[in-house]
Amino acid sequence: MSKVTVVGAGNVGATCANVLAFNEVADEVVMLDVKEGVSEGKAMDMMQTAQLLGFDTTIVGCTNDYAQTADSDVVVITSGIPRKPGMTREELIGVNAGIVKSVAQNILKYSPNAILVVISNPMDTMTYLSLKSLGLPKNRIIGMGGALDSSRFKYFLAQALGCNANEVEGMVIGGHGDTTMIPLTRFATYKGMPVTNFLSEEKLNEVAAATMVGGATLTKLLGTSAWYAPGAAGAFVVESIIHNQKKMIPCSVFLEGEYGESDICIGVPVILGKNGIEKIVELDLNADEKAKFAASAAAVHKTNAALKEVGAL
Ligand SMILES: NC(=O)c1ccc[n+]([C@@H]2O[C@H](COP(=O)([O-])OP(=O)(O)OC[C@H]3O[C@@H](n4cnc5c(N)ncnc54)[C@H](O)[C@@H]3O)[C@@H](O)[C@H]2O)c1
Ligand SMILES: O=C(O)C[C@H](O)C(=O)O
Repeated sequence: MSKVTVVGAGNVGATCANVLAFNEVADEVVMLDVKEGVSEGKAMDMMQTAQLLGFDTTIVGCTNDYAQTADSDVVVITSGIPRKPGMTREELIGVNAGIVKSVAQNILKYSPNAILVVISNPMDTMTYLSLKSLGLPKNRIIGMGGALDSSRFKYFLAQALGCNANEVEGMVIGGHGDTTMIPLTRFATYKGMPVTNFLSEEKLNEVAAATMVGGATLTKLLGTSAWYAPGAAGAFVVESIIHNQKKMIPCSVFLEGEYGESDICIGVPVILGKNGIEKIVELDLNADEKAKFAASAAAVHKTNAALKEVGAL
């Protein structure tokens, strides 16, 4: 019997719960939100699609009742405010740090063995805050950003190549920020061959730039940040854990010397299985990629420092 809780039944949380149920990733999915009745209503609405879509997962909604989340195997944290057009993710720290910290503490009371997947922004800093304030082993705190950014990278590569995104492989590491993401063009492939064989340097730079501001572009179009791909990316990460798939997915994880960094959560490729982070994969970065990673980490450290200013750490 596997159980996943999604905290925050807003755009991202509800989409994530919906994908988890549709793909039957867990036997039970609990949605929790502070807004009276919203989780219950969304859960009922989703359950009324079970016969139409043919899934057997049970979806439960509750208003701030942590007892219902008890003994979850994985908990996804999406609670908090999203950005509006023109804002950076980092500007959300003042509101979201308090929400994420209190949610994570409540979750742990009822699910002491859960693996946490943090989605709320600024995600690398919220992941770091969860790790520092809960004191859990580092394999159990995972920030979701790289799965989404990599999916966007593959989308933009596929657009440029004129192919299906499923024929493309690619990874984005570094921070989950407009200027901190590092799309690894050198490692990206199309039908198993380097994309550099097919696309000019100029085109690849355009793809990387579009990927980095992928979230901002959607925020401008939608008036709030995106949710379909973020929710699906959250579910993708959860599935690798719950089904012990051992997929390699870039996630924000606590580094202790890997990639030359420490005391930081930032995106690097990891193997995800039933223990959460089973392994951090160290890529052989070239000098340019190493410099980009160091600059990205410096920016994330700076945002983490603001946790003290807002009284969260
Ligand atoms: N890491 C990523 O890749 C990624 C992708 C998309 C969105 N996000 C972030 O995810 C967060 C959610 O985005 P969204 O579009 O779903 O926003 P949303 O406003 O649609 O939903 C957020 C939900 O959180 C709930 N909430 C607030 N405080 C809570 C609390 N203390 N306990 C439980 N629930 C609470 C709200 O009531 C709301 O329903 C934002 O911070 C956004 O920036 C991150
Ligand atoms: O762009 C945002 O603020 C939300 C999220 O981080 C995203 O990348 O879609």
